[in-house]
Amino acid sequence: MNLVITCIQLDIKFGDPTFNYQQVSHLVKDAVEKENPDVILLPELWTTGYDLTRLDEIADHEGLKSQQFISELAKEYNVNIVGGSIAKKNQDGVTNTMYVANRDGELVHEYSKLHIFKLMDEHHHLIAGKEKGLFELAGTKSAGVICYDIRFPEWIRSHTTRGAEILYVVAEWPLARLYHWRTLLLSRAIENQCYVIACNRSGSDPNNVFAGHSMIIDPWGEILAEADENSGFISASLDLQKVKEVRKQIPIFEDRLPEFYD
Ligand SMILES: O=C(O)CCC(=O)C(=O)O
Repeated sequence: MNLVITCIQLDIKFGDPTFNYQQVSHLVKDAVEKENPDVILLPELWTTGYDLTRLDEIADHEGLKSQQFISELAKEYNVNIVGGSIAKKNQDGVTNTMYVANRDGELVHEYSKLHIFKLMDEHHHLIAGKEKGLFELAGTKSAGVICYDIRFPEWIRSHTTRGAEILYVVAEWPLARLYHWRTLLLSRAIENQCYVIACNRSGSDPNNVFAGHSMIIDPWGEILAEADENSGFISASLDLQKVKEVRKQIPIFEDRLPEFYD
């Protein structure tokens, strides 16, 4: 089975959800017309950016608006959407939450970032999620991964041992650590023998310049598409048979010895 995937690498307007919903709505339409994808991926916290001190005011209450927005777009354009992540507010606090909708506009998964990134002050404003990132989309077992999560190979592995063949990574990764971004993504693809689809943002905010360099990597570690630092789309066609071939050629999932790993 082949799947065409498009990452929308965009510049997020700091603290302005109204503007950002509108721009994403236009970009999804444009991506569907130009790239005809099966799946679209958005970056991390695309409604608010990292305007963390104003989350009380601008986070989405129970994530209701974002759920509806992503579901309606998916249905209108008949495309699966891995909706990056948004700031979701509930009575316990604010989570950094991904919504996934299928072509029929049905919400198939919700995942909130597990690992809180202190270097960007997340521990003062965000709380960690409680669920795994596993879901099935376009007939393929997949997992959602949010930014700093890619530094935790054991977390990612707990998804690929449960069958994930595609990792959807969404991020606001700073340019200062571009080398880490590229190296970690390539490593997660090679060590898990899976596709890695990674959508970062472009542009800057008052605290950071972001790296862009969204990437689509195959299970052998070949880069199928990579953006530069500017806004735009990257797309690639994934051949899911390749996951099985690579896992057969070097059978790391059979050769693991987890009883020695603690
Ligand atoms: O791990 C890093 O260097 C960047 C992580 C990050 O920017 C985030 O989790 O938002």
